Amino acid sequence: MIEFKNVSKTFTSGKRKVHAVNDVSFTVERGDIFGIIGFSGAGKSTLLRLVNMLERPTSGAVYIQGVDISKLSQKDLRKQRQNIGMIFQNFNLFNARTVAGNVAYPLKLAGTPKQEREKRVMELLRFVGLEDKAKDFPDQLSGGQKQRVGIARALANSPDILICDEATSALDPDTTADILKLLKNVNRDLGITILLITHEMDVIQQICNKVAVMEKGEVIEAGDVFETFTAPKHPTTKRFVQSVQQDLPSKHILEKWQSNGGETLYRVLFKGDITNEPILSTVTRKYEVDFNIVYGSVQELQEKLFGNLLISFTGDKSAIEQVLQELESIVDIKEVTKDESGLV
Ligand SMILES: Nc1ncnc2c1ncn2[C@@H]1O[C@H](COP(=O)(O)OP(=O)(O)OP(=O)(O)O)[C@@H](O)[C@H]1O
Repeated sequence: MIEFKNVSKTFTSGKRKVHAVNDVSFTVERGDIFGIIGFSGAGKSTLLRLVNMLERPTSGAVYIQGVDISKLSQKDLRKQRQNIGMIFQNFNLFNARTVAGNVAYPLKLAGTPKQEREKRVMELLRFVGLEDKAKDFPDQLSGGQKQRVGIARALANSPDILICDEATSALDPDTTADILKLLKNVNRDLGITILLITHEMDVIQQICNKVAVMEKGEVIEAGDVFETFTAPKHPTTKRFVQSVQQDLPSKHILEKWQSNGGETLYRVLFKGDITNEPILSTVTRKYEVDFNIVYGSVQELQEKLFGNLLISFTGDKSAIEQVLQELESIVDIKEVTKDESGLV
């Protein structure tokens, strides 16, 4: 649906060159909610601006539905832009226009007749839950309501793609959750592909099925959200995942554990449906070994379960070895290294 093929964008100011986007290749499939995450300056906004042709690539190409958008005529480009809705962190509403006037604006630009326009505006306001606010002005609305207007406006011309530029960064956590739910409905009920940028892993966790992690203009890791969360590879991806999944207790707790004679700690990762089975108790009972859950969480991700537990074993040394061997064939289990725990 959207394909980035070796895309680079370099800005030159005087003698300085900034490689804002550097040889980026990935594909957003139809129906995806695709999140791009990165710290400030990673190149996320530039990448979005390349999709709606506010910037042109220095090299490489962006294809939308198989068409290299840099090769479009002005007329086709205008048409293509109508096919891409966009929402913004600061909503970008016209304060002098009513809510209905804001939503009607892109329809007016597209030459939609007045009667049809009015019908469509009410349909859109109903969809975003603001049918009673049609005559209000933006400054009479809360942040969440403003973003709902932004979403209604972005959907006015029935686009195939919705681009979200930090759409929830200015909102509180409850309002963020409501807006993300609405975006999920946009994706599921209207079949619209969503490409979003964010610096919050929470947003990726809540609604995306795919993710690309950007750093210094490059995509350092990309793929399925469940896989990325459960087995992040790059250190920056690990940092983002840790920002929403505390996978180790504080050093203070670990030191206490150690000074109380704590045994070796193991990290066990359960993925998918396997959490339904009492694996730990079945295997440890078989070898008469006891286990102790020291720390952990079980989360839902992409409608699958992901358990991340720190456990220790007590019992006969060779029996523990057998338990570990058997568990290794069923789940992902690894000793927590000193590097990881920070303990000496
Ligand atoms: N028009 C421009 N001229 C020169 N440099 C630019 C321009 N636009 C972006 N940059 C630079 O490109 C790099 C990437 O910027 P970009 O805004 O794409 O990052 P970002 O990940 O969206 O960051 P943020 O989350 O802070 O918005 C930065 O170093 C930025 O200063």
